Amino acid sequence: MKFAIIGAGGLGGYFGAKLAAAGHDVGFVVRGRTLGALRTGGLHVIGESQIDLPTVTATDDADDIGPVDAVLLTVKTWQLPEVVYHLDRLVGPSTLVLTMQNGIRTPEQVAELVGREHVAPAIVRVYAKIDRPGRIDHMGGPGTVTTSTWDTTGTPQIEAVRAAFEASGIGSPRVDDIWVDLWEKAVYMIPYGLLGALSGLPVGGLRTTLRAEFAATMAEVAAVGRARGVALSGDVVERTLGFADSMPAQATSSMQRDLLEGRPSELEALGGDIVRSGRETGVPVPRHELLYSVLSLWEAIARQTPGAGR
Ligand SMILES: NC(=O)C1=CN([C@@H]2O[C@H](COP(=O)(O)OP(=O)(O)OC[C@H]3O[C@@H](n4cnc5c(N)ncnc54)[C@H](OP(=O)(O)O)[C@@H]3O)[C@@H](O)[C@H]2O)C=CC1
Ligand SMILES: CC(C)(CO)C(=O)C(=O)O
Repeated sequence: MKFAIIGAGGLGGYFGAKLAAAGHDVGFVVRGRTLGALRTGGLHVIGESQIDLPTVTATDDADDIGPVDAVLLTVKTWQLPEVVYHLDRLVGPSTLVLTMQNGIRTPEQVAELVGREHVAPAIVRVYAKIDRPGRIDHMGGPGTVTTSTWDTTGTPQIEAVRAAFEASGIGSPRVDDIWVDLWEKAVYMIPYGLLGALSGLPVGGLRTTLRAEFAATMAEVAAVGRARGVALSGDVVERTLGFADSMPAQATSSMQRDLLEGRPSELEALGGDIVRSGRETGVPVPRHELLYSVLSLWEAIARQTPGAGR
């Protein structure tokens, strides 16, 4: 299949490398130092996976790639407005755009740009980060991507993407309702990012020292999801805690790392959207209100003193 990967960071570099190593036609849309690194040294994955691709196709202009079967959209949520030009050039009549970001609104945001018929919400469970441009550290996790059409039916295109993933060593289990899966991930990721950033604790600390708070914060996300009509199961918090229990104790989330290291973060798309969604649906989310306001203050301070972190 022909894939375009927008961004070659933790997610784009890892999944793009897996697909390219399996022989798919993969073009990376990147910029700056990443473009130079991919063109001169290729793409490499270290850590739990070892992949060395001495040459890869990389460009900073999606016009060089043209319409593809599937786009893996792997920039951060706040970087989405910057890639509209590329999406326009990569999306043809039957292209799927996999929205791989954390966040409850990304599929809607991308649908406003390309139309719902092209959006395949994609839920990703992996730990990966940039070691340096062109070199991705795969730290672990299940390494899966679930995806489907907007109305959660399977189409031949979706099945082809899932088959390409599976054949490349990327688990892509079929799910009954992609929106349930998206919110289940949110129940995990949002409290993990927010509480992890505030406390500085990796998942091992959140699930022990802060277990009750972790669970209560998860319950707020689940309540908002249900109020939005998502059929989350009654035991979602218990199961999510069980999943957290199975993760490596030292693992941190991408938003937590960004906030702690003073980089722009996805606080708005995670904490901010739960607070706004809570207000819209009338669901009280006091923990998110507090976490979001404190962390917003940090971000504002970090913006004034770049690199200051916490
Ligand atoms: N990392 C993880 O383990 C997981 C991440 N996620 C989600 O995936 C998304 C991506 O996260 P992650 O991979 O960690 O982020 P990274 O910051 O590692 O990667 C994003 C990449 O996108 C590139 N990029 C941004 N804007 C452009 C542009 N206009 N043109 C070309 N390239 C661009 C960035 O390049 P540059 O350096 O030039 O800015 C960067 O390399 C987030 O929403 C995150 O929440 C979900 C599950 C797991
Ligand atoms: C928590 C985790 C690793 C789960 O895949 C994630 O989504 C992230 O770090 O952004």
